[in-house]
Amino acid sequence: MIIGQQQGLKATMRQVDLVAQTDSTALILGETGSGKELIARYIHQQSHRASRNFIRVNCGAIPAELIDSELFGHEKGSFTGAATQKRGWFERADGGTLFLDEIGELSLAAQVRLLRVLQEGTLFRVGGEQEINIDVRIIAATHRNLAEAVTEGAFRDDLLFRINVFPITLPALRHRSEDIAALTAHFAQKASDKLGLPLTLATPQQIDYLKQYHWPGNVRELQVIVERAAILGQGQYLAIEESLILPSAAPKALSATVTTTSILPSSDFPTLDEVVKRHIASALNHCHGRVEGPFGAAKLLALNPNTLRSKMRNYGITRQNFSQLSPRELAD
Ligand SMILES: Nc1ncnc2c1ncn2[C@@H]1O[C@H](COP(=O)(O)OP(=O)(O)OP(=O)(O)O)[C@@H](O)[C@H]1O
Repeated sequence: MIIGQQQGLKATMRQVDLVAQTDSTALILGETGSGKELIARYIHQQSHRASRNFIRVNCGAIPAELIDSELFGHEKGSFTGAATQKRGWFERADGGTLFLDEIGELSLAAQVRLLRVLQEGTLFRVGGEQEINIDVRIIAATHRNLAEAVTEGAFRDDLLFRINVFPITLPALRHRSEDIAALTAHFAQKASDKLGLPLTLATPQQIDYLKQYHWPGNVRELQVIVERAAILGQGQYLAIEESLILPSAAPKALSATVTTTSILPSSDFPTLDEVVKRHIASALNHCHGRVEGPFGAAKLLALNPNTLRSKMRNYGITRQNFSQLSPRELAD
């Protein structure tokens, strides 16, 4: 079930529904945990291929020496270790959908092989002599910026052209905080079913609180936090509180300070002002430009928000430089 179809994902779902009706290649872009696989499965389920296989391949997890065999399959005895005949991804997905997750992680050699199959629509198993036709719909996903990867030489531009027919960008959870209440209720229900605990809902205060966090792990992180909160609350309440989210946050800001100050030779020793400025910048960076609230830099630095703002003015620091928040959120 996809939560947010009528809210934060409304515009995205319009594109998803359009592409689902066709047989076009789709490329799903979005941060980790934002729901790329969920959307890929939905596209498959809505398509005329729904009754056939949906095969997910994690492109980042395939050793280079196995790529041919994984893609094309192999015949028995075609290489040491090929004890039986094996069908590759394309054959297993035949008639259905092949979901190439984290396509940005494929090695360049693997990209060449993949492109060839996509272009030719046929393949030979490793060690095989029979040409096999394949009928597969491709959905690819990545959290990487593929255009940048092309510039860096890490991704082939011809493969990007091939898969970039219909790009769909999933917004990060911090940019669709209107979905947080429904997602929290959904995951609370799931946690109660899974753990056999009575269902407990989040209070409006807890939802407000969750809306202020920047969710680097997106929907997956929310799911984990709600499940943990259900266990800690023992089915009587959801134990959503600061300590659930912040412990991993605070040490990062601290360690950043330690590494910037500890190893400098004395002639390069930073002035106190420089250290303070860097420390404020590091806190703002960590809090995605947010100054106030439970996930704001002021809280992290144990300062009054107005004091922090005044220090930022003095040091010429603006929060926009650190923000991945939308202009609407920045105005908060
Ligand atoms: N809109 C949503 N409604 C309900 N559940 C969601 C939604 N988005 C994501 N989820 C859930 O969050 C978890 C993470 O989603 P998913 O695996 O699809 O993300 P992803 O972007 O593919 O992650 P990764 O980048 O790590 O591969 C899954 O359990 C998924 O079911």
